[in-house]
Amino acid sequence: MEAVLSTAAAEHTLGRAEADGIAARARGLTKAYGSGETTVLALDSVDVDIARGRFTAVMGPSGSGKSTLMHCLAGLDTVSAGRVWLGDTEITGLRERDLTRLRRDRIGFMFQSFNLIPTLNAAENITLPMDIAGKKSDEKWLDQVIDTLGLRDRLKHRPAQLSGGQQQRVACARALASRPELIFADEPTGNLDSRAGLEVLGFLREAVDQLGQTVVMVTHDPGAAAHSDLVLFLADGRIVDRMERPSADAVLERMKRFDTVRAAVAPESAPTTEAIEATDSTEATDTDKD
Ligand SMILES: Nc1ncnc2c1ncn2[C@@H]1O[C@H](COP(=O)(O)OP(=O)(O)OP(=O)(O)O)[C@@H](O)[C@H]1O
Repeated sequence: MEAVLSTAAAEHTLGRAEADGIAARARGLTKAYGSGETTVLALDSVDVDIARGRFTAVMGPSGSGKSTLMHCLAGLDTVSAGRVWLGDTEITGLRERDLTRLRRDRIGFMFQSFNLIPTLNAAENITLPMDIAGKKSDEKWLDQVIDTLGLRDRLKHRPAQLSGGQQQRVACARALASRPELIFADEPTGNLDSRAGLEVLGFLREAVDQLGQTVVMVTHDPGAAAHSDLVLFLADGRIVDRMERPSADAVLERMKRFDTVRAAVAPESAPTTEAIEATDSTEATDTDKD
């Protein structure tokens, strides 16, 4: 089952069969920062399903809510209203201790800054989260991850002895090591040159295609988004469009329309959803291309 926008299906009870195809789900997900006149509505009643075994990219103008959506889906941030599930576990309302355990056991994270420990070698960095959790690694799986990522001959190197691309591959392996249900990647290519960035995207793609992982990636880069199966476009805290089998050109064209709206509405301020809707008759519809 694919990631879908809000539909009547949102009203369905979460059934077992449905849950099997959905790695994460949000209904009416709303996140406000601040209070009173300074309130910022970062997410405005978002409904989304993240399909298991697929690579989903999240794009949108700066401040549209991409990171907030990722943080709320990953249980890193509390929600103001709405509900979020990881698989068939509702995470909204979980106590912090349970959330921490759930994140540790079921989610992998990759951030722009790789957050590798400089005094540990690559192998130790890769297994660190599991070591902290006191979990034994599945050696067969770990071998597969290390070979898929081409890290076999780099395992004894410390981060400073690795290139940026290799460091990001270690971060990727660390995210995959515990075979999490879902991997969140926030601008995973942001600090890399284009070649290293392409490598990392290739590995995320392989993680999905060969290892059956589920990846959600926040990115500003249409070229990076083109490696995904599906792009969700956020604007003003809402998912306003989606694109299956994206190409870099198609994503770039879609992103340009946000700029056009922004310029037309108010040169110095963010676009409103109403403005986007007014100029975008295909709003919230598929822009599938063949
Ligand atoms: N901790 C916070 N306190 C107050 N406002 C916040 C906080 N975090 C995010 N926001 C606001 O929420 C909105 C969405 O922010 P978010 O970081 O999710 O956007 P984004 O699409 O990831 O942006 P960017 O592409 O610039 O990283 C923005 O207006 C932002 O200023």
